[in-house]
Parts: sequence; C-alpha cells; structure tokens
Amino acid sequence: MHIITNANVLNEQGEITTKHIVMEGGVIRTLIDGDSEWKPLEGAEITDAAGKLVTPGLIDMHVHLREPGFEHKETIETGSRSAAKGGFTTIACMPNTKPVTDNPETVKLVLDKAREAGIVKVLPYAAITVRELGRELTDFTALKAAGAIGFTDDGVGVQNAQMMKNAMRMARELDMPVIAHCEENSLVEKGCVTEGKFAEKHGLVGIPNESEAIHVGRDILLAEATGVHYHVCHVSTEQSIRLIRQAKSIGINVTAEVCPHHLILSDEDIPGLDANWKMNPPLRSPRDVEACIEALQDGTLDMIVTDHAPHTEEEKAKGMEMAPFGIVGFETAFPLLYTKFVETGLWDLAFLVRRMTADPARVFGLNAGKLEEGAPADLTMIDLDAEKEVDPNQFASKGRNTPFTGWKLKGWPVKTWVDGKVVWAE
Ligand SMILES: NC(=O)N[C@@H](CC(=O)O)C(=O)O
Ligand SMILES: [Zn+2]
Ligand SMILES: [Zn+2]
Repeated sequence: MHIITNANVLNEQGEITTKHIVMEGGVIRTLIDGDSEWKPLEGAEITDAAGKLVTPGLIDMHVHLREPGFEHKETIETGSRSAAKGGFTTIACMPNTKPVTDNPETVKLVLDKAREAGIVKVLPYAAITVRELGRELTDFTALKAAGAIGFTDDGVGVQNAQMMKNAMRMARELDMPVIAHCEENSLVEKGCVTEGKFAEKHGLVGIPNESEAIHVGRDILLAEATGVHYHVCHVSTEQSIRLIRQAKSIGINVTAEVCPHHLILSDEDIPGLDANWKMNPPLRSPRDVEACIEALQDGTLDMIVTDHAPHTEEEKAKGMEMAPFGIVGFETAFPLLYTKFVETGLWDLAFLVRRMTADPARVFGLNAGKLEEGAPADLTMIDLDAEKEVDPNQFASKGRNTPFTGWKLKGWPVKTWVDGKVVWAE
C-alpha cells in the first residue's frame, strides 16, 4: 500500500481540495478528506504531497519513440522515462519507425519493449499503408488483434483520397479511429518553415496553411461518408480549425489535437536559422496561434499532445533546409502551458489538466485520466511554485532538440506513479 498524504487535488468543480490518496493493487482505493480524523495504516509507504498538486497521470496521444530502427534518436525505454519525467503515464506512439509499424510483429515488439521498460503505458498506433508509402492498405484486422489502438501514417499525409476512404471504411468496420497527419504534398514541395514573414526574410520556401487544411477538409467529407472516428493530428492553422468547427457543429465524428508549440510560438518568434525551431507542421503566424488557443478553449480542439519527436544534434545541425522536422516535448509540456496560460490567468488550472487527461481519455475510450476511487493509480505530483530553466542537458530523452532552452518556467512534475508504482521521482 502506498499513500499520498495532503495532496492538492482538483474536484469536479475545478476547485482545489486536500486529500490523502490510498493506492493498493494498482488502483486508487480511497480518497480521504484532508481535514478528517485519520491515521495512516501501519506499514504503508507514504509520500507527503503537502503544498503540491496531484493530478491524474498526463496522457499524450501523439509521440515518437523511434524504436525499432532509430534507437540513436530515442528508444522505448528512454522515451518512456522522458514521458514519466514530464508527468505522463499513458502515451500513444506513432508507427514511423524502421520497419514501419505496418505488421503485427512490430506492434508486438513495441508492446514487449514497453512492458520490459516497465515505466509508462505505451499504446501503439499502426500504419494505414504499407511502409507509409500510400500505395496499399495494411492488414487492419491483424494489426488490431496485435494491439494497435488506431491507424495513422503520421510523418506523411495519405495523398490518395480513395486510399483514405477505403482506410476509413475498414477502420469503421473494426470500430477503430483513423488519425491523420494532414499534408498535401503537391502544395508543400521543399518547404521547411511556414509561408510568411520568416520565410520571406530568409528566402526560404514556405509551407502554406492550405497544405494542411485541404486534407482536413477532404477527410471530414470522407469521415462523414464512412462514419469513422476521424482524429486530426497537430492542428496548426486557422483554416483547419474553421473546417473542424463546422464539421463538429453538424455532428460529424471528428476530434483533434494541438501541440504546446503551436499554442505558444509563431514564425515571428524564430530567432534565426536554427533547426530546433523546425517542426511539422511548422510554426505558423500569430493569427493561427490565436485561432489554436481559441479553438482549444471552445472545444473545437479536444486535447493537447506533444508530438515528442527526438532527433540527434548532428541531424539538427544540418540547418533549416536539410535538418529533419520535429522537436522533443515530454519534459517541457506541462511547465510551458502552466506558465504561459495558467500563471497568466488565461486558463483555469482544471481546464489545462482536463485537456491533458480526461479529454484524451474520453476521445480514445481509455480507462485513464481520472483521479477517483477505483481508477488506475496513474498519478502525477506537480510543484506549481518552483521556478526552473529549461536545460536540455537534463532531459531523460536522448533528444535535445527544443526551441525552449533557457525558458524560465513553473509547474514542474516531481513524481509520477503508474499502477501505484513510482516510475519517476525528482
Ligand atoms: N512532427 C514532426 O516534425 N516530426 C515527426 C513526424 C510528424 O509528426 O509528422 C517525426 O517523426 O519526426
Ligand atoms: Zn505528423
Ligand atoms: Zn508526429
């Protein structure tokens, strides 16, 4: 038995109350009122959380763990540890590995490695098309049976509309979601940053907003036709948001996610030709950032995900045009959002926590994201007051590729439990 005493927890109304959390057999057994007469049971392991916030373990439905095939960037173990350090207890990993997770053996390998690491809960996505090449559908039935939780070609967009429609039909039959990286290649070509001020200033080829939104629009129509649960990855543009908002208003089964960097940074913040500011989709205009914030607030965007995408320093040193797209995200996500949106009074703490716990759990039907009796004892303890600078050299991830180096932030996770077991402690 493990008891977290004097924890500040958020109640249904979003108010902070003090509770003692009793965990046993991997679940939350009881929540005891902080001011009631109570003596801890003999032999129980105690964590005193006085003054700290305890939330349901954070959930991240879009991450890259790189194994198999790119273990120099990250492994399932290092990625899991990085997630735990960032306060995440459930993460869903993308299939753009080597080999691509387009076969049941690779799904099983990911699950086995995650179990061996024994740190956080890892839910694998499988590819929509063989090798993510867009030519031939994978075996959805076998991939589902192996443990895949959804289908996506993240890293690339599915270019062919009929291919996407067939994928949605098949996924619908299996009651599985289709998760889409929305990108129309014919509108992107060699773009490396968004079309706009930064691209113009540096003479770079820009990626237009429509390259994302055109797929969102296409796929919404296909989702309407097939009835599939369609989930949009890393939304970054005002135009995509407009389409998602309209689709939701007429009852189409569409959900969507947004990344911290698209809520906090625009292309005008990019200091120079440093590829730690290069990701896909790229940082957009301040107007798009505003649209993302508003859409997360009104529920058009359902959840926050990191799109944790580690790359090596050598790869990122190749410059803005040649370096791969992607930034790491686990270990900065909560402090960034807390400091930028909660400390400033724009959001309630409960709203931020919900968008990183209960909302992703609801959308993907996970038994997670709730701090209540009987729920899995997946918990995160956060120190809201301590201020610390982002230092990539301290990351548990192998990746150091972040644009947030040196940022002074509050709201750092300090201890993480999965199924009642401590998986990370400062
Ligand atoms: N987001 C990124 O910039 N990169 C991702 C791919 C992706 O999420 O599309 C990666 O795998 O590195
Ligand atoms: Zn993507
Ligand atoms: Zn991704």
